[in-house]
Amino acid sequence: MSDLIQLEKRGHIAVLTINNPPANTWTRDSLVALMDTVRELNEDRNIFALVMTGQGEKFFSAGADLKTFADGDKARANEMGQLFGEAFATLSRFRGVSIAAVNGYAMGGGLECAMACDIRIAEEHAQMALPEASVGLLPCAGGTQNLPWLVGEGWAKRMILCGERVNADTALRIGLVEEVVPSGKGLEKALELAEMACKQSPSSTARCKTLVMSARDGRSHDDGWRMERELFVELFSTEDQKEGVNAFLDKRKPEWKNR
Ligand SMILES: C/C=C/C(=O)SCCNC(=O)CCNC(=O)[C@H](O)C(C)(C)COP(=O)(O)OP(=O)(O)OC[C@H]1O[C@@H](n2cnc3c(N)ncnc32)[C@H](O)[C@@H]1OP(=O)(O)O
Repeated sequence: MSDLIQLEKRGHIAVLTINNPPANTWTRDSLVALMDTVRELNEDRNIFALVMTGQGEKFFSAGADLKTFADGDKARANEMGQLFGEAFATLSRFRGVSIAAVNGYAMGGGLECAMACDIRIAEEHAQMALPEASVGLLPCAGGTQNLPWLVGEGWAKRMILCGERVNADTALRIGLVEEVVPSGKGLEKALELAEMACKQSPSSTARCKTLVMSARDGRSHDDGWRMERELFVELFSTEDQKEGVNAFLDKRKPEWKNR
């Protein structure tokens, strides 16, 4: 598999590192590598969580490699737009829990990647922006959809229409990240949270994630509650449901099977 996305498995956690120096930009090959890696992880019953980070200390990811768009080729724009959408949709639908350790600049497609994860931890030197309009482009990897959902329309418009770049503290204040940690500690914190997630039943968290994400789809209140009940009952055909309840009653730690 390509080295553009490095994969390291630590117990039930997969650490994915965007590895395209100097700025960890996204190219056709790195997007395909991300997609392939997440699909492979979806098949691995031993993986319950993933952490995304960037190689080095300066860049989580500076977004799309702008060299790709220099010649104004519309067919390539179409191909890249589709790939960006497909890759980050695949990431956002990862079966387990995903956490971005934003360890530096997360710009454009870099921030869109972090927003495709369930939880974001930022190192204190991190900076985040959707600066596509400043280079004559627009966000095409979920940015215009996910950012307003996370931070509200006002801040989303400040960042998308005015190109405002936010530091880690502002990102925390507006709800773009969930925690700020000292520089160099992002991966450690993300792994700590991932370990917590791995103590939950993966059969439960997968369904909970589907439910939480479905709330974005403009579903009616009644439909959302009905879906909760359906997935609750569906859990009773999993081994993890029986293991979880019986482990509690037996006063022992559950051993999740992810099925
Ligand atoms: C669907 C998705 C769309 C998109 O994502 S569009 C792209 C959106 N991203 C951007 O517009 C960010 C562009 N990059 C920057 O603005 C700056 O970088 C930073 C503010 C993030 C950092 O600035 P500084 O500290 O001065 O670093 P540096 O010298 O600019 O970057 C180091 C090397 O990395 C290259 N680089 C950075 N970002 C990109 C990029 N997005 N595409 C291609 N190359 C990039 C630079 O050119 C340079 O290279 P060299 O050392 O050869 O001069």
